[in-house]
Amino acid sequence: MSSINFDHIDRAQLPALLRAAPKAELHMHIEGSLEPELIFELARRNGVALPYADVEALRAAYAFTDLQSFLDIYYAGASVLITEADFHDMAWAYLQRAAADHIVNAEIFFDPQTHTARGIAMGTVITGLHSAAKRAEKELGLRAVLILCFLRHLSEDEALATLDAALPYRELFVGVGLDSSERGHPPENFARVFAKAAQQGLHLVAHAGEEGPPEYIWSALDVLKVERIDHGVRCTEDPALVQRLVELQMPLTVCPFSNVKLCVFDSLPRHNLATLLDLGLKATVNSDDPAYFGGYLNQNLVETFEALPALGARHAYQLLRNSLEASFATAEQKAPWLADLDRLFLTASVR
Ligand code: HPA
Ligand SMILES: [Zn+2]
Repeated sequence: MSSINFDHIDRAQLPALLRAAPKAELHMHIEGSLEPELIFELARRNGVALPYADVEALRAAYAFTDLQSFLDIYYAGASVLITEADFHDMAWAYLQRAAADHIVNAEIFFDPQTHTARGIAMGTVITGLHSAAKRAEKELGLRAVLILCFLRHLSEDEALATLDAALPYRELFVGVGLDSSERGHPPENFARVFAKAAQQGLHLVAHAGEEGPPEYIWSALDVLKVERIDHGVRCTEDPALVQRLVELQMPLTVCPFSNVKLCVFDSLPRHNLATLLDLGLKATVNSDDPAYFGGYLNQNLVETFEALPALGARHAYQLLRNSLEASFATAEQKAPWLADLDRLFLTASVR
């Protein structure tokens, strides 16, 4: 195949290319895809009282100053999820939007402790989410898998109990992650539970370097032995860490809208995505909590490119390619996606 001539692709072509390209979403919390309309519908269905009068009042509360101010509302929103059907409906709504964004592979985070703490059974959570993932594979033709996240503001013993409770459903999820309040809760606190997950053949990822310091990225790598870093944008404060991440070609699942909404960066034009790519880091773009942060994956991509003039066709291709390569799909699954991506960019570069 002749090679893609990136200089022949105009910036004006990028929004359409970014939208149409096959892509993977690797950092999206399913509870963060719960739109206010669905929160109210599930609250009605389950007789759950909400401290907001209506959808508009709830949406008006989505003004965050940092990660914690978001998490407080995010955990409250998840309280409407009770039955297996609720978990299915939430995931199915996301997966239909994902397919519309040409996501061919979705690796979906879920927070079981948010639900088991309210008396919901682990099996209800996992089975409901998994049935939506299977339905998406059949009806939408996209690969969807689950990653179980431990809440880092809780203890490692609670994480170990959560993993034990999930092991009867081992075949229904592919990995474990670490999320919730980052500062003061370093990755090394979870060394034992990550080692136990690794023994089960589970993939390992962790949030690090979102609000927390570069040291948390080092310990996610060296202690937890993760395969991807979620966020990781603060790595640029430590040149030795950048060098290590580049050498490893360690994927960073960057979430631009999230970073702006949670005040990690003042605005989209100040985001460091272009710097990360130009340093040779294997960055990807993701939506994190799309119902709360103002948009799904394609909107994150298109608006980030609009905001950052330093990003061009080569960056667009690299980000999309990185997302497919960094996924936990098999080489056989990735091959046709990568071929489709190449074909799309090649066609756009011919003139
Ligand atoms: O961006 C996040 N960071 C940490 N925990 C989370 N849980 C949902 N989204 C996030
Ligand atoms: Zn996240």
